[in-house]
Amino acid sequence: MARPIVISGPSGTGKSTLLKRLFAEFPSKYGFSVSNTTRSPRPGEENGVHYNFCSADEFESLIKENAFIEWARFSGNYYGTTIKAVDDVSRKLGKTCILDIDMQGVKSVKSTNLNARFLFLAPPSIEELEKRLVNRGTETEESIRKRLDAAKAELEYAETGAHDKVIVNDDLEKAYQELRAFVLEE
Ligand SMILES: Nc1ncnc2c1ncn2[C@@H]1O[C@H](COP(=O)(O)OP(=O)(O)OP(=O)(O)O)[C@@H](O)[C@H]1O
Repeated sequence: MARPIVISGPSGTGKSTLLKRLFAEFPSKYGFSVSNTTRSPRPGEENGVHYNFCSADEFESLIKENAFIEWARFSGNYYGTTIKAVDDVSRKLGKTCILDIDMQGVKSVKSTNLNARFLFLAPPSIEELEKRLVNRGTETEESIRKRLDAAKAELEYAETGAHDKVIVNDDLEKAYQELRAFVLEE
């Protein structure tokens, strides 16, 4: 069975950019897990495809059962990734599940029996990371400051050797080739 791959790294390092390219190159080999949410489906959203839609009671029971790798509450709704959803990607779809999560999520996956492989994507420097977040144009000043604080904690955690591989995303092409080699290793 394909081992899940966990990719983490500071916000703005380039995880989505690199994963988008990986999914485009290998459309049937890799998949994302389906998250649970208590928000209502939007038109066109299918249960089990876009999200696993559930009630707040169901979600809270899952929290109590430690079913989640990570969960959060945004504007009154719960969102989370269950261990089962990750397992389903390999068991039901026969794909390698890729998780893009933060440090807390990494620690949580480590405490499960998912037997994942861990990849850390690092920015060339904090200054360059700040530039990328500013240029992306998606964050307020306050949000950028929070992300840079979190980045420092992520980088310290990576220094403890918690990951199987660390890639510095300086030159995008070089970083992609390294990521590609890591994910294809299995
Ligand atoms: N090697 C690179 N050199 C320069 N810019 C890059 C590089 N890789 C990505 N970027 C740019 O940096 C910005 C952040 O990238 P991206 O959104 O992929 O980060 P992310 O790690 O997925 O962030 P988040 O965790 O917030 O989703 C984007 O504008 C992207 O185009």
